[in-house]
Amino acid sequence: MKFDEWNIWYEKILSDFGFPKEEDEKTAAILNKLLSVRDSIKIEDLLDNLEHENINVHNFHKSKADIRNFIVFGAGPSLKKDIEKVKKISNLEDSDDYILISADGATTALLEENIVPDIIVTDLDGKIEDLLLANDLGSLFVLHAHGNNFDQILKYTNKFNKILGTTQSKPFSNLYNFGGFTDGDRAVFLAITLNAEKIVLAGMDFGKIVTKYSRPNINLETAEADEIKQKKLLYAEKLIDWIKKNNDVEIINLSK
Ligand SMILES: Nc1ncnc2c1ncn2[C@@H]1O[C@H](COP(=O)(O)OP(=O)(O)OP(=O)(O)O)[C@@H](O)[C@H]1O
Ligand SMILES: Nc1nc2c(c(=O)[nH]1)N=C(CO)CN2
Ligand SMILES: [Mg+2]
Repeated sequence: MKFDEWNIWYEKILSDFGFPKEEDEKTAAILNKLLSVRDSIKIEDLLDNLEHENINVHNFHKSKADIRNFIVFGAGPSLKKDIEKVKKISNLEDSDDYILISADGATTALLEENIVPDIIVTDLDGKIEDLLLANDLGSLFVLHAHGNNFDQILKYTNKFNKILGTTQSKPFSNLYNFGGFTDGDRAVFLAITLNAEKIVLAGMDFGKIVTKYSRPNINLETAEADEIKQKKLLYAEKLIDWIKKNNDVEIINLSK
């Protein structure tokens, strides 16, 4: 999605949620500064920076740079059930190869199943120990700056090895904006930018129920989402509908 097109969504989101743009820009500036004094990954090199094996899920035949199939894992109530479906499909002898992208909190559920995501799209409010564990296991991080995560960006950015930085405001210097709002829909925009032909969505229920993977502090498996989270999920769903209408890509939602 071009920035001008995203900007129409972005201005609406800012006014709908009452987020100050300056706060987004302030966090973007710190993330950019942190990335300017170390290596960060450019989008052209992203696929070449993925670890070349994920034996738990799919048979490995090709270089990851040739793969055009993606699975995006969100933190909705169907996540565990959908992971089982993914395992069945991808262990078939003639299955396609997929690049696995987890949205933030979904990473915890994947690690529980001994699956290491190739890419993690996060604003760093998933379970931080699990994000750090995935880092040690080779996942690449698409780290997102916004007005509500300045402290996490400052504290944790340098703990990750492979980073591509994103902002939701105007992209500049080391930071990209591929479009998208929540971690899950931004993962789908990333796959589109990487020329996806097929995107399978797992745990992307949207709706009104969140899981312990999305809200690590609830002591239940699932709970009703608060009003703001419900509104965020509505945007996520609408943005993915926009992708379906505006791109030549097959999108299969396992949760529906
Ligand atoms: N029912 C659902 N509950 C939670 N996440 C969902 C659901 N359906 C889809 N998702 C996707 O899973 C992603 C990962 O969830 P998580 O709550 O960790 O993300 P988040 O974007 O950081 O949200 P928040 O800003 O509320 O913390 C979400 O960004 C969202 O796109
Ligand atoms: N300023 C601000 N930006 C966001 C926020 C948020 O809470 N505040 N939450 C998001 C969903 O993951 C994405 N962007
Ligand atoms: Mg998050």
